[in-house]
Amino acid sequence: MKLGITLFELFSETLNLHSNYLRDMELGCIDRISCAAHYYPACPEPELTMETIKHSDASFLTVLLQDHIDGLQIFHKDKWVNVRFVPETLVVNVGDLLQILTNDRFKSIYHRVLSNLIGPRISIACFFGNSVPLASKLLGPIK
Ligand SMILES: O=C(O)CCC(=O)C(=O)O
Ligand SMILES: [Fe+2]
Repeated sequence: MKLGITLFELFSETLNLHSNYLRDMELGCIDRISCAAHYYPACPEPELTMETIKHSDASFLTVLLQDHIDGLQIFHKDKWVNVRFVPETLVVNVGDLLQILTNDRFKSIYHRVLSNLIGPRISIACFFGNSVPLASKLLGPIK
């Protein structure tokens, strides 16, 4: 949660807004967190297997802890690019809601996970904000 607060402060400042701006919008960026723990078993024939479905995250931000087994890819400039494991780091993804709020200044990128011969691969995704409490709110770009 502390990391999320810091990230939202940094994103606000990057937008030339007060550091508490995103937090104070009361959209649930900080206090509505959900986590998904993923377990991808080793696959004896990855070339015959489909990857996870390509998607963008429906959150404001996603913080991802991945292990040393490669597999995560982002779609960048019409190509799939590997997100290599770097020890003691976290991957931060912009989600759809932050893209909407920032009028596409920050992009919610498509990503997927490939099957691997070696494994298992384990990752933990922490989603900041979700769309449920927003159902009754109209969300649009910050003025
Ligand atoms: O396992 C990963 O590296 C990515 C998981 C993911 O994209 C998600 O949970 O939305
Ligand atoms: Fe994702």
